[in-house]
Amino acid sequence: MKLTVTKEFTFDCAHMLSNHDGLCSNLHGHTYKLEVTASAQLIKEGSSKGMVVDFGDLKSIVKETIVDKFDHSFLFWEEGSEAEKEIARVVENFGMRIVKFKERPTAENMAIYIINTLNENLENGIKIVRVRLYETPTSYAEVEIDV
Ligand SMILES: Nc1nc2c(c(=O)[nH]1)N=C([C@H](O)[C@H](O)COP(=O)(O)OP(=O)(O)OP(=O)(O)O)CN2
Ligand SMILES: [Zn+2]
Repeated sequence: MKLTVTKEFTFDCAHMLSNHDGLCSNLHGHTYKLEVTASAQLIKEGSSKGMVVDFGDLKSIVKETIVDKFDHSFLFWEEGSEAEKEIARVVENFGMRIVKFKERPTAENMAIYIINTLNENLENGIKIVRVRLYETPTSYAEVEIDV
């Protein structure tokens, strides 16, 4: 039997897809919807007895490592176009939020980063087994790992 719990989050980001053959090469933003699914053995004792992970604890870790980092920032690719890097410099020089990303900030790459980062920061046998990231109400990327 595999038990999972899922919690939803939202955050807002500006990004651009350098060299995209379409509108997404322009600076634009999304309200991302993030679904995070955790799996573990049921906790046997204490205040979280009978839970895979307390929704409150899951919320804290996702907020600290992902949402608070990305929210209201310009997420830019460190190897993107000169325009992308120059926009990031200007945004930073004006004291506004940027996040430097090693990969092109597609929904797929963001989902991979999110599941890896969360799993590096979790203890007690809890694993994030699925991340689904909506860029728009009709478009999402999903990454799953086997436990
Ligand atoms: N596989 C991917 N395709 C695209 C990505 C992505 O991350 N992965 N990103 C974009 C753009 O950043 C942007 O999200 C546009 O997405 P799209 O769904 O095409 O947006 P629309 O506003 O046209 O959505 P509708 O709901 O269809 O109006 C592009 N592609
Ligand atoms: Zn986009």
